[in-house]
Amino acid sequence: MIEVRHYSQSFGKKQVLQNVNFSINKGEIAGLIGPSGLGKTTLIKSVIGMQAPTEGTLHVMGEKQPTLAVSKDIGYMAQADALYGDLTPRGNLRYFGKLYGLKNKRLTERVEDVLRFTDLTADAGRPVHLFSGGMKRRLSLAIALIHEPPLLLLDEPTVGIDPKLKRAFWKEFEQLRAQGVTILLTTHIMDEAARCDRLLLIRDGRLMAGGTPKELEERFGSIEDAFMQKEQM
Ligand SMILES: Nc1ncnc2c1ncn2[C@@H]1O[C@H](COP(=O)(O)OP(=O)(O)OP(=O)(O)O)[C@@H](O)[C@H]1O
Repeated sequence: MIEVRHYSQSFGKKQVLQNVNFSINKGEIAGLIGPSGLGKTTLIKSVIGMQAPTEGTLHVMGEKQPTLAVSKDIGYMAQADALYGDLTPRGNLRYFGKLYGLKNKRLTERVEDVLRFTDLTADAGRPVHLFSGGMKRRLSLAIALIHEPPLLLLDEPTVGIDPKLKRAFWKEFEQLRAQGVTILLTTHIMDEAARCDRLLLIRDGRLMAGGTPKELEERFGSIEDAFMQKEQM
């Protein structure tokens, strides 16, 4: 689903990531973990094709990024909610759905499906600027799902939401995985990292370790210890 080879990314003279290599299989939930500001969002943006790598290659579903060929197959939930506050959730969803080429009955069906999926049906008629932070996160997830993409890229999807909603999100992620959807997410939350099929640990501009949560626990003692490790393996 995703194949990253010898990927490096610099901004001007600043090198953010260096020689990163990994691949992610269909139907996996992969978690990108690592300290703040060290390149997780940068890597996600390159996978989406929002920026070309300085070096190396990123292939998504066999297509070399950046390309428009796979943009409709990716659902992206950014760290900051990008929503139209004056519109209702239905208005937002219809707008983004149309951007992805949905129309008529299919568009209406998908809007109602994702509203149900994210438990927003009851609030679907209120303007979004009246929403709580958690409701906005739910709507952002609904937008990422509107076109039924086989690949979801979620940048800190559960930041700022309560434990109940976090649990509901994870139920949704696992349901999507069961349907064959691939998910790459970033997280700072250890119990969330533990629920991923595979973890990619970014440290000091490099992919320091990759493996199942169990493998990282065996190697470092715990996922938290893996996160704290200073030595490059
Ligand atoms: N377009 C850009 N131009 C210049 N610098 C950038 C650009 N995008 C990211 N950076 C820099 O790259 C570094 C990595 O940022 P990035 O947002 O990828 O980190 P992150 O690991 O996702 O952080 P967090 O966990 O806090 O979200 C930061 O120093 C950031 O300032």
